[in-house]
Amino acid sequence: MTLRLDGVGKEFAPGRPVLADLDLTIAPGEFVCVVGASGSGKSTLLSLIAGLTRPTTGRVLLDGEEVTGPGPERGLVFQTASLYPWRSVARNVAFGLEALGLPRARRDERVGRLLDEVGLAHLAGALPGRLSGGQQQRVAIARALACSPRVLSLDEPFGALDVQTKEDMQLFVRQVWQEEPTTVIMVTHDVEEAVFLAQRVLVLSCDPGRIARDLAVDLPVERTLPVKRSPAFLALRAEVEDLVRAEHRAHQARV
Ligand SMILES: Nc1ncnc2c1ncn2[C@@H]1O[C@H](COP(=O)(O)OP(=O)(O)OP(=O)(O)O)[C@@H](O)[C@H]1O
Repeated sequence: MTLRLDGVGKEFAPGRPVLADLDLTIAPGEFVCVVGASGSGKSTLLSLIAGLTRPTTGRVLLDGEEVTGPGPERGLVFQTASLYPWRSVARNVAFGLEALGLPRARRDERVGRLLDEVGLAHLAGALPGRLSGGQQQRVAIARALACSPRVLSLDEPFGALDVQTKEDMQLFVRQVWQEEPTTVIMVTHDVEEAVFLAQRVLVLSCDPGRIARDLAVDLPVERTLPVKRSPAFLALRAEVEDLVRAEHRAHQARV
């Protein structure tokens, strides 16, 4: 599914654009990370793609069809897992499939496969309160994947996790992306994470948010942790960090 933003701008208050002039095409199955200073409009961009808010100008298009609201072909995961505390892990993952009216047997089969994929089959009957933060995010990702979204948006999904769990989750999300036929668009503050995960990194400028740079990540498809120490990785990471810093300073100078 091709995602296209065509001259997209967003204002929450008249005359105060948060995002402006976004022209962007994301091909089916791409993994794109979005970085930028706080307040540059990264979460707003994901809300527009998810159809939770409408652009003030321009259009968001999926395979040429205008996005006018949320849809099962677009999954969204936030920084905190927001699981239903009274539903078991399996029933959290099943939520969207129940809403779609999928027959019980097919639902159970899909939920079982996803729980295997995220390594949580042994906790299928547990309530979310018993799970660690990383496990809860795995459930949230499995829940978002349940309806086979063609676009999966992740908003700082590992921002609240400790460093070790975060690295495990980075490897996990790359693996999920390689196994599931979905485009991934992920917002993160962590430039190292963005360069490690993505095929393409978008750097947003501030006030209003525009695409300041669109960088291809030319690293091996198999991203193991030692990649983070390779010269190519370190050079790209430094380049993106410099861009984010420059955009932040330019913004500070204007206010
Ligand atoms: N629903 C809303 N109503 C009014 N203003 C909003 C709304 N959502 C976001 N904004 C404003 O839009 C701007 C961009 O917010 P957004 O959360 O998209 O930025 P961000 O880059 O994701 O920030 P952060 O990195 O701090 O999470 C901010 O000034 C914010 O206050």
